[in-house]
Amino acid sequence: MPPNATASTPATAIAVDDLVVHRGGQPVLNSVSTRIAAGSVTGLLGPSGSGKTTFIRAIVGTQKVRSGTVEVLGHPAGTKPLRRRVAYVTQDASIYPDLSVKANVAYFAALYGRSRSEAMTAIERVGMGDHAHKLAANLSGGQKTRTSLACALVIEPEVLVLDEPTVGLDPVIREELWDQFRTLAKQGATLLVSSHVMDEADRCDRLLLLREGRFIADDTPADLRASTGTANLEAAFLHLIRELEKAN
Ligand SMILES: Nc1ncnc2c1ncn2[C@@H]1O[C@H](COP(=O)(O)OP(=O)(O)OP(=O)(O)O)[C@@H](O)[C@H]1O
Repeated sequence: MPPNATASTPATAIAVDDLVVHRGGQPVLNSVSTRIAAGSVTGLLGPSGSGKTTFIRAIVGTQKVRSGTVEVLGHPAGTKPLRRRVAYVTQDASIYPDLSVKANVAYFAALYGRSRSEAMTAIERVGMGDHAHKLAANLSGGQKTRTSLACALVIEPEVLVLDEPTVGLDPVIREELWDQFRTLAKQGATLLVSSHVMDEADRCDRLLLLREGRFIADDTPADLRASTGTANLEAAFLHLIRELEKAN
């Protein structure tokens, strides 16, 4: 069995049905539904303000929902059985500025019963080995993001949710991180990764395209290109938007 999966890992890792969320009195998610398979990488794509972070918050259980259901690994989102099984890397790196990279990750490791050597392994995996002794306050934006990611990786979550993890990273590191995501999925973890960079979409098994609080596509990259008759995913997204505008 893959290291990240357990006997209780269901084939559908995340099930969302008719989810409605309002924020600031306005509808942000309008009855969205989807199934996310265990051991896969799903890309959550959409323009700024389309509701990606809100959807992610509903998955990790930090978002008040108006109606509908969100189940993760067979449990309602955000409930106790999921506490050690789901990790969330937010857009703003959530690390302690007055601690070193190593101390930050070791702290998370200790909280989840992992060793210091496992913390170092997670640091190496995100390419931060050479910066392990630096204070988090002195890191670049991308290095902070990678440190945050190491804090999530060290707990070996079954579900890893990442909100725009590659923003501000150079192409080499982005490539390496995507390789990491693919490896984790191969080991059985389920990843939901938001992005507004279309060239990353091809690295996903499945894509959720969000626009104005609705999914306008929930498909594999290949099927999305085929169904829209387009050569790349940016063109596919634009095609779908134009079709919708024509229909309205
Ligand atoms: N705390 C809040 N109160 C009121 N409205 C909010 C709040 N947070 C977000 N919104 C609104 O909800 C909508 C969706 O926001 P969300 O952050 O989910 O979008 P997003 O797709 O993640 O955007 P981005 O790519 O810019 O991060 C936006 O219109 C936003 O203005």
